[in-house]
This record gives sequence, C-alpha cells and structure tokens, in this order.
Amino acid sequence: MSLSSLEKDDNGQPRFPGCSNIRDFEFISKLGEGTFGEVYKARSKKNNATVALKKILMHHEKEGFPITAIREIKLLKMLSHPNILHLKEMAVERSKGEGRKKPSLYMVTPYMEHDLSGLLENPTVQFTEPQIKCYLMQLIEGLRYIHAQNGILHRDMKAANLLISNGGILQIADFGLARPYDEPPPLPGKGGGEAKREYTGLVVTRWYRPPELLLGLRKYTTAVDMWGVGCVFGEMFKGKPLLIGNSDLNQAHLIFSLVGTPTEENMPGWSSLPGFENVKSFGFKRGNLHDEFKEQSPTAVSLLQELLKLDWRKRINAIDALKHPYFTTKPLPARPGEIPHFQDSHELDRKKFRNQQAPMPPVPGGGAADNTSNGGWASSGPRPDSRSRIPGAARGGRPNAPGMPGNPHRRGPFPPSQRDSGLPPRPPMSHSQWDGAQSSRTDGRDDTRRDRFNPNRGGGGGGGGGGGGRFSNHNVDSYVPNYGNSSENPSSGGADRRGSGRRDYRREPARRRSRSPGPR
Ligand SMILES: Nc1ncnc2c1ncn2[C@@H]1O[C@H](COP(=O)(O)OP(=O)(O)OP(=O)(O)O)[C@@H](O)[C@H]1O
Repeated sequence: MSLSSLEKDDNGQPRFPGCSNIRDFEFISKLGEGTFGEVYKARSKKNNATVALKKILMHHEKEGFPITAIREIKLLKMLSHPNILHLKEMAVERSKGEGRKKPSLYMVTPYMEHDLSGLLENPTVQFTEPQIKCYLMQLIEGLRYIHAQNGILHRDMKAANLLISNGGILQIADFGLARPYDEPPPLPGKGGGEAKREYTGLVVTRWYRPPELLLGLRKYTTAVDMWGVGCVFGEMFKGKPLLIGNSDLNQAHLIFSLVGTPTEENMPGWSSLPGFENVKSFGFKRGNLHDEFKEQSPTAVSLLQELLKLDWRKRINAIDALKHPYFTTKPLPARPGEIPHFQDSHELDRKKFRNQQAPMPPVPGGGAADNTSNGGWASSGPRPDSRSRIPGAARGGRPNAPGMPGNPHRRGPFPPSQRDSGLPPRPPMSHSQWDGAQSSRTDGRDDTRRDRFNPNRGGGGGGGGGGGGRFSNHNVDSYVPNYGNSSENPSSGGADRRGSGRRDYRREPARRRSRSPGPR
C-alpha cells in the first residue's frame, strides 16, 4: 500500500488502518500512571464510545519506540478473548510546530470502570463470595487462553492489572512484560510442567512474585502467573495484598510463613537454586494458611493451597483450576451481569477513597452503597444475596492496621483517618530510587509514601537470613540485574520496572538501554 493511496486526515496526513488521530478523542480524566504509560479516560468523537488511552511514554526518544510497548501491542493484537483487554486501535498525536519531534502514540482500549486494586480499595464496595468466584473464574479463563491456547507468559499478574467493567467482566491488562513461552503448553493434571530454557528473573511485582523466582529459578513456567492468581485470590478475601514484602528476602520470609518452609519434598530442587544459601537459615515453619483463611470454606482454602504451592511443577494450572470444586460448590459464582455497578475505582482513585467519609452501611441485599452523583445502586442487575457475603471479604480499610479493633481478616468500616494510615505502600523501589529520585506518580501509592513506610509492617515475619547474594536483610534488594550479560539485559524491557526494585528507567544510563533486547 503506498502512502498516497491512504485516506487523509483533517491535516492532510495519511490515515493508517487501525490508527486514529488523537484529536478524534476528547480527554476526560487521568486513570493511571505507570512507569511506561499514562492512562486517560476519553470519549471517541467518532462513535461516542468511552475508551482508555494509554500514552506510550518515550523516556528516551533517541532510542526509539520502547520494546515493552512493541511487545504489548503485538501480543494484544494477536489475542482475542472476553477476558483479555482488547486493543481497539492506536492513536497518533502530532505536536504542532515542534519541528522534528516524534509523534506520541496511544493505545486505545475499551474503558473499564475499575481495576481490582482500586475496587478493593473502594470503601463503599463489599465483595461477596459469588462475586469473588465470578472474577476468579474469569481471571483463570483468561490465563487458560493465554497459557494453553497461545503459549504466552504474562509475568505481571497483580490486582492493578486486572480490569473490571460495571458489567462484571474481568480482563487481564498490561502485557508489557509478557512474552511467548517456548515450552509445551500446560496439560490437564500436569501442573506447570518444566521449562527447558532460561528466561529473565526480573519479572513480576514483588508482592506477587512466586518463591521459585525469589530463589532465582530461571527455567520458570506458566506457574509464575498461577502464583499471582493465588495472591490475587487471597487479596480478594483480605481486601489488601496478601504478601506485602519490603524486600525480596522479606517476601520469601512471608511466603514461607504462610505456606511453610521449602523442603526437598514440597519443593524438589530448591536447595540447588541460587537463593538457597540466604533462606536456608530461616528455620522450619509449617505455614499458617489454614489459620489465615479459617473463615473461608474448605474448597476456597483447598484452591488457594493449590495455587500457592511451593513446587512450581505441581502448582495447579489454569485448565485444572477451572475444574476445581470451588467453582461448583455453593454459593455458585455470580454471573457477571448480576454483579452490581460500583463507583469507578482505579489505582489513581486511592487517594480519593482515603479522603472519603466512612462508608455508608451496606445496602440490604449485599454489595455497597454507591455514593456517586446518581446515588445508591446503579445496578441494573439483581443484588447479591447478603447471606453470601463472605467473612473476611468486608470492605473499607486495611485490616491489621495498628490499633484496629476486631477481626484482623476483616476490612471493617473504619473511619477514613484510620484507613489513611493503613494503606500498604507500593512495593519498595531499588536502592538507587530510595536515594532520592523524584517520582511522577500521583496515585496515592506514590513514591513519597516510602518515607512513611515502616519496614516492620509487612504483615508479619521479619527479614532474617543472611545478607548479600540474591537477598539482603536490608530494606532494599540486593537483587541487582547483571547488565554485563547482554542476552539477559532487562534494562529497557521493563523487567525491572517494578518487582525487585521498580527501577526507574528514566535514570538508567542510555548506553545500557540501547543495547537491550528487553526482558527475555
Ligand atoms: N482500559 C482501561 N480502562 C480503565 N482503566 C485502565 C485501562 N487500562 C489501564 N487502566 C488504568 O491504568 C492503570 C495502569 O495501566 P497499565 O498497567 O496498563 O499501565 P502501566 O504503565 O504498565 O502501569 P504500571 O507500570 O503501574 O503497571 C491500571 O491499573 C488501570 O487503573
């Protein structure tokens, strides 16, 4: 196709298929701000559709289009599933009168009213068990599609990357760290299987990072995403992230406190992994998962245990997880259309939620009062039965906050002043960032929160263990990527954009990035 044969836009610029001009959209508000993109709510002037526009940030213009964005676009274009965010098109923004300045690019996706992290933070929202089952099932459906049907690893499973519409549909988003998986897809009854090749270890946000990655396994599998599912599942019950580690070592400690310490029986081969030396002195722990989730049903705890298995080869895969009795035991999963509408809740709304008044008492019949201008229930569907509301899944503030009365598993209707102090911070950043980088985040989990972060507040368990090596017992990671190994150089790919250090690429020397092929 020649340029001259293309349709032209209002400025006489060629209009590529699948690519709009940013002026075709009216910006409404900012939804999110990640390391690699800013996300806005907008309306299409062409068809009035509400969309999300993710601006691809060109931190280092000279180096061209970021590899993470190329990967994300390529994968999202390839995938088509109700539980995977749909990339509708791209939009170009050409700045006027700025000479040869490169245009900005936006990914255009349907607008989703919530992300799971924002929804869990919304004090007016109370999850019911059918609702949790409904979201969890859709999450696993999405993963079965990418793992078993498309051979893709997501590698950044976390609540903030799970988008939820007011129609009750959950979609997996943020494929910036995803990659094709070069092994046979998972098979029924075979857990995660084993990988033959090595991949970069600098993936997955710390709180959702599985034990094998923390211990340095490079031949990892789709089971890394399933661990994240277990963390998200637990988070839906608790109303806050399940394992809030303040360093990689502390993360491992929290994991072992919950599911027990590794042995050659429950995690064969663990003593040969690079991180072994640093955790071997932790001392035996049986794991307190049953206690932590004693209010939940036996089938819920059973599925949680399957997802949070130390042995990645035996960790349940997406195909088998969908067949777990949890989904066929009463209360049954809600149908997406039955879930009530909630006030829009994104990561950036966290600040707003923290300033909100104490929540209204839940309206009869479950769910929560909607305090948006239309007031009350915006739901078109029936409200869930209040009897199916689950213990421990109550909403409104971080449990376990100092001085909090009542059940530690419960997100009770605490006054905002108390909630405010109790929010978990984002996973801490790398040492270099702690040394004074200014953050551009404005979402209430902004980096300034690190000043207030109490390293001993991570939900039980101290660092322990020896320093150095893969882990250290400081409040920062010693887990620094080795840029000497070019085949594994993660620096421009974003592998470390979060996770072990949330390294800020804007601060990486350009010469490192330019050689980088991104995370592998
Ligand atoms: N289609 C969408 N509809 C509504 N909100 C969205 C949409 N896409 C993204 N968001 C919001 O923007 C946030 C960041 O999006 P995304 O994770 O894709 O960007 P990112 O730059 O990779 O962020 P991070 O570095 O924090 O992972 C999401 O958590 C969500 O709150």
